[in-house]
Amino acid sequence: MKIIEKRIKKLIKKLRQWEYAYYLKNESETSDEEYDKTLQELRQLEFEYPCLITENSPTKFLGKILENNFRQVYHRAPMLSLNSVMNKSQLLLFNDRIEYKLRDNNQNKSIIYCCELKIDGVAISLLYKSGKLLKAATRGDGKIGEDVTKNVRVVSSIPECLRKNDGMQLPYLLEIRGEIFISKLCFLKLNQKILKSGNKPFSNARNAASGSLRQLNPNITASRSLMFYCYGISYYVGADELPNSHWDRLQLCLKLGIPINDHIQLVNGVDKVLKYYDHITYIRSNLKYDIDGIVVKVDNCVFQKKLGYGTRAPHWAIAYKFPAESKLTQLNDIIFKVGRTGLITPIVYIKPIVINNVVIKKVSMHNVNEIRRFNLMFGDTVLVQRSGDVIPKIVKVILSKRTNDMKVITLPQFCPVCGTLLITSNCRSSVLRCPAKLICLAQRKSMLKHFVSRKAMNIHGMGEKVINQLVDKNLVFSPVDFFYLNRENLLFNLDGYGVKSVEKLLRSIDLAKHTTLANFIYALGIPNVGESVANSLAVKYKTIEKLISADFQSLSTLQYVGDSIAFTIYSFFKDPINLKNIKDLINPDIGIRWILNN
Ligand SMILES: NC(=O)c1ccc[n+]([C@@H]2O[C@H](COP(=O)([O-])OP(=O)(O)OC[C@H]3O[C@@H](n4cnc5c(N)ncnc54)[C@H](O)[C@@H]3O)[C@@H](O)[C@H]2O)c1
Ligand SMILES: [Zn+2]
Repeated sequence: MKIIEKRIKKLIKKLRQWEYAYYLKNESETSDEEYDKTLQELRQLEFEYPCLITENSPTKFLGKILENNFRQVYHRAPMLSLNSVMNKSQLLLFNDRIEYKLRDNNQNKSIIYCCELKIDGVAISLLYKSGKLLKAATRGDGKIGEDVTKNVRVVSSIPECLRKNDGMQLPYLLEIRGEIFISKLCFLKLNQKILKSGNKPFSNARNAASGSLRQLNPNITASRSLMFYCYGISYYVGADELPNSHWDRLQLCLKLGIPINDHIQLVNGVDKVLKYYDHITYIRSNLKYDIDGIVVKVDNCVFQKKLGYGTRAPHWAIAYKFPAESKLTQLNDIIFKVGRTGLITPIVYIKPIVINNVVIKKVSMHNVNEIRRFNLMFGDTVLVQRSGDVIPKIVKVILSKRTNDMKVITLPQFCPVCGTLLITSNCRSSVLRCPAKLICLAQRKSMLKHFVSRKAMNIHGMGEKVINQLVDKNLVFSPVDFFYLNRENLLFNLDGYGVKSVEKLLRSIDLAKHTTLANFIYALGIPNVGESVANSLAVKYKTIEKLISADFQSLSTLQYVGDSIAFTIYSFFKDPINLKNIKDLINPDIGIRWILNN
């Protein structure tokens, strides 16, 4: 049970971290596919071990993801997410469940569904009082959102005032829900502009829409050409009664001047839903905006009420998501990069393609074995996949497109950075490595980057650019050198650094001396030792000295550690260069102050 509990804790931690980046910083730290898979694993474990469900599990609630930059708004009705299915049989199951639950109300007839596009943007709640836009809020954690009224007022397709129709009273209060998004073209232009200014582009249209909406300066929002479609009414107080059909309610919104998407369709029965899905798949690439699936909603609002809501999503609607998108292109060139542990990773340059609105020019591979597996050749036609995803990969080579004059890609014999003869690791996978360790500039820089990274020694502000300069100017050769940096050598050697920024950097170097043994072990960059192994090592051995003298037998009995990792750890602490590095770091002159593991 302890192991399951630990696993659940780990999954929750991961999901929360990704949600934080995704919803607050508009960045994807992982692919949507991996996020969904992780959530699914958690759901499964909670299903099998209900006693381990915690109140704030991501399967139940969206994480608290509010920033202080905006005022908070309590939602009258919770703003939920959607459950999703990925294939036809899962959709049929959803329909079976609905038919079963409504069997008494619907006399076993097929269900009428309202089918909509799932536009890839951000959800917004708009409150109109006596026909005037009063408040706009983001979803936030579902109960409390952020007040983005000022920013929403500059989105031209959102009406400031509702349209009055003959014989129709404007509702006293009307709260609608919809999606704010950015067109494919505007997204491309925005990213080009961001790239030109030297900043990091948005990884997809959704992040771009969210980032543009949640600006502190509404003028920036105005410049981003955001668009809006309404997909539902969540609260209503008015003289006339609301119709009982979701579709009719949307038509009412349209009459009031609120934009509704043209592709919404009312269909009878699940077979028609499948037809709608096929049709949308067909026209998807011609749409001016990005969609990641369709949304299927039970149309009858009394039925909706009967089906009810979960804490995370309604039971009467489902998102039917598209599979990962892939495209054919041509392999133009290949380079070999050297990683932190000397591992050679191929970067394949392809004829640029656009997938899910992102231009892809290169694809990295895990190691040289992928080249062997595909027997890749220059000029090959390859299938590249990117699933709403940040990291594209080659999934297939189209052998029928091979011609006789194509040249095989040969693997390098020498390190492309330091020229050392490469070795083939003798473990199962026979990958290529540069054995030169710190002599190899590529490995030295990556090792140092790893040493200062957040989960390692956590030296704030010591980014890639700074490290490159410090290494190139021979100020830092091994990790301990960070702690000997002083005001003068930083001021003279770092481009664009003034007294203040140098002081700040020195402060964070000093702060980093406060560390846990687990972080320190992780920082050493022992091959295959990630956070969890580092943690178990710290818990078992308590001091670095005891870890250094641990024998193979004792190492191999540790949690997460099999014989091969145990051997790597054991050998790491037998290497004189590694031992010297550690000895230098724990020298009292440096002043590492151990804090207890968390
Ligand atoms: N890559 C990452 O790190 C990461 C992190 C968190 C979430 N995600 C992704 O985001 C998804 C979860 O995000 P989510 O909770 O916003 O769910 P979601 O995007 O899967 O679905 C819910 C949202 O769909 C939108 N929507 C679009 N059209 C709609 C329509 N016609 N009717 C109703 N809603 C409509 C609404 O904004 C609603 O909030 C995950 O499945 C994952 O793929 C990725
Ligand atoms: Zn090398």
